[in-house]
Amino acid sequence: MTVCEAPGKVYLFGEHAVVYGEPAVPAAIERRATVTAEPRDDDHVRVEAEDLSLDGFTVEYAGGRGERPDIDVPTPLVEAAMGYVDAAVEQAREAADAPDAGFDITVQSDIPLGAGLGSSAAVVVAGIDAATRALGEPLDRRELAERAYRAEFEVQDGQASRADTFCSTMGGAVRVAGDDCEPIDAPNLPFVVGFDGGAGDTGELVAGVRELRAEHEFAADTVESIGDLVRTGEALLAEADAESDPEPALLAELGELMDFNHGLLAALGVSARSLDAMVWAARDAGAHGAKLTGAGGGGCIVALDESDATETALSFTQGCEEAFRAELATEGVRVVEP
Ligand SMILES: Nc1ncnc2c1ncn2[C@@H]1O[C@H](COP(=O)(O)OP(=O)(O)O)[C@@H](O)[C@H]1O
Ligand SMILES: C[C@@](O)(CCOP(=O)(O)O)CC(=O)O
Ligand SMILES: [Mg+2]
Repeated sequence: MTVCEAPGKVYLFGEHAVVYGEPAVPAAIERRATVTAEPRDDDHVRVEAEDLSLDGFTVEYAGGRGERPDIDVPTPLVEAAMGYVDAAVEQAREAADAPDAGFDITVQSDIPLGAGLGSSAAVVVAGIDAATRALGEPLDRRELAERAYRAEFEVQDGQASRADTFCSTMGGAVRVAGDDCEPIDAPNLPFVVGFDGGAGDTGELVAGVRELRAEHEFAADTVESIGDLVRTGEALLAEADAESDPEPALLAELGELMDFNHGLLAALGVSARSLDAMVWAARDAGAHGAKLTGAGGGGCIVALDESDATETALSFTQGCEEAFRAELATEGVRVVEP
């Protein structure tokens, strides 16, 4: 039995624009998905994922005791739920050159699903790592990240960047632009997350931005402007001392860029009333800056605040279900049991 765990992430800035080759800077956070893989004697895959719940289904039964009911769960729902685990198993089979390998897989996660904290990437990264190790074919981290990206790309119908999967694999803060992925030195930033209890559909939201960008030059310019602000932010991080606490001036400047980034994402139509409310609650509480994180549509915002004020304000904000401090996960995917 092999157990691996991989972290989720927040975007300091650059989501969505990163899909079109602009740079982005995500940072891994100490919330992890844990995947257990146990090879089987046959080619079946059995998945236990207790965090996944279905919205509803129909059951038909004849009434005879001991008879199995016929449960009708719409295929798209099952596919949406299972897609990432399935794609991770496929990547592991291909990497280990074991097309018929079967597994018992268990997934457990403290990353909310579909909320912009990269639960899908964490599940895929930990899943491929656990399954390839279980087959005795561990991958180096670059190859693991690349295969995890391919899995996300496939499930999201060709609409994914390498940002989430590279960040979850490597840990810490990273910079991703197209296929150029590098870890970066960043000071330990005081991230506070607000979660509205909801989720957004990553594939749909990315497709929406893609359409807008194709239709309007000003939308394409907005995507480019996000890239420009990320380049400004990267330069600030590069000058900062990664070993000591961030200077107030650096936090103020990064916060300003985060605020700007949120405005541009809202212009591209990926914010939501609940996300805007949490962003404003954080700013009113004195956060250096706040923005939605990930695909948007619902889910999480991230703010910068070294004091408790933002977390407290968010916990009293209508529409915020949970507020928490997110520590930087300096270690990416790791083995829990060999
Ligand atoms: N604990 C889990 N168990 C099984 N699948 C999961 C788990 N967490 C996430 N997933 C998969 O990831 C999907 C959510 O990914 P996505 O929409 O990209 O949002 P995000 O990556 O922001 O959390 C879920 O629908 C599910 O398929
Ligand atoms: C919108 C996007 O930039 C980030 C999606 O992040 P998440 O899956 O919502 O955590 C898509 C991508 O980079 O693959
Ligand atoms: Mg995702």
